[in-house]
Amino acid sequence: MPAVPSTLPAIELSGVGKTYRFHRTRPGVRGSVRDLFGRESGERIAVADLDLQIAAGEFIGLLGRNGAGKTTTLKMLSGLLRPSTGTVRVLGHEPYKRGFDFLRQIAIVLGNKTMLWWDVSTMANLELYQALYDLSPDEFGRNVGELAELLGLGDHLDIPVRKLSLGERMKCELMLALVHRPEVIFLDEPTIGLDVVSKAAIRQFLAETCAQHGTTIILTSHDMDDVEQLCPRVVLIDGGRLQFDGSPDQLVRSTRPRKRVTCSYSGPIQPPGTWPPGVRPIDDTDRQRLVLEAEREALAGLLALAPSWGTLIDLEVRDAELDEVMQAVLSSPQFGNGLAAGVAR
Ligand SMILES: Nc1ncnc2c1ncn2[C@@H]1O[C@H](COP(=O)(O)OP(=O)(O)OP(=O)(O)O)[C@@H](O)[C@H]1O
Repeated sequence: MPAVPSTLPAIELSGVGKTYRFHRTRPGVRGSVRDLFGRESGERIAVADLDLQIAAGEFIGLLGRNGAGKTTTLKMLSGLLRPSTGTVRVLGHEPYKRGFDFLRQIAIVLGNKTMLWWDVSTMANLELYQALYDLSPDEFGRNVGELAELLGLGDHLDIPVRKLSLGERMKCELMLALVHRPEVIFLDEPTIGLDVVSKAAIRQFLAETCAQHGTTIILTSHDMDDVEQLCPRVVLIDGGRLQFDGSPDQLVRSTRPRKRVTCSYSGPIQPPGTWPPGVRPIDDTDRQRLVLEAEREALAGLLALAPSWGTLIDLEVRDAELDEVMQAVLSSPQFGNGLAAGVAR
């Protein structure tokens, strides 16, 4: 897990909103002709009234369903977009001004877009960034050496980027983004499409980067394993509005307070005709295993009864998975109206 963060605020958003203005296109040939003489315009509120404070060294998971406003938020934080309302401050800078001092201290990695130049090697790409960021040969050599070792990339730096596998390319992408040792990193789906081994390597690298260098990291991901393993704090947005801000555990308990109990038996099971109050079966079709959901107050009674249903050989009690919680949260009709407001900061 990442190091304990310092208390210095690295990122502050207050009353931040972003409204996109766009032109609608009419369908068909007649529509295209009419468009020549005047197009209808539309507006979409992607982010609204977002307040957030993030301390230096924090590792934050920015969650939400498709179209919730995560990428728009990252783009405002990295200066790619100017907010329509409110103020964004990152390390004391207003990102949209794109000052060199600011750009020198941040990095953004978009999992579905490449920053690497395909026809040359990663090393050639890195040398370009060395010139761009004005890194001394010593600093460049040290950073490249460290990153290559952490990412296990030693053999791949001289191969043209287009010949790398997806996982290797993503590691090179990270190396390029981090070669100037930024203080703040914005990651948009960095493990998208990767196999389990590459995902694990990238997660370990990110955790070590945050821990060793005190880097502030904001991660968006639809992979709840990324979030569970890396982020002590999650921020959930929907319709561009803040819905929850707290730890993954708080999110799990606020939405799925029941415990999941799995009882394994060495032989046939004889479950009761009626389940005790506060207990319901999730899966009782297996001949040697029962999966139950129990309210916390019903847990002690359930654990006392479980041995009477067969020869009990194993018992597991746990909270719901974050994945399961996110599914429940995102499909809930209340979501978007402050579902988890009780634990929102
Ligand atoms: N350039 C644009 N013009 C108009 N609308 C846009 C533009 N970019 C994004 N949007 C809209 O703004 C909303 C938020 O988009 P955004 O990309 O921030 O969502 P997201 O949470 O990153 O989604 P995903 O998880 O699918 O990447 C969406 O409704 C999207 O259609």
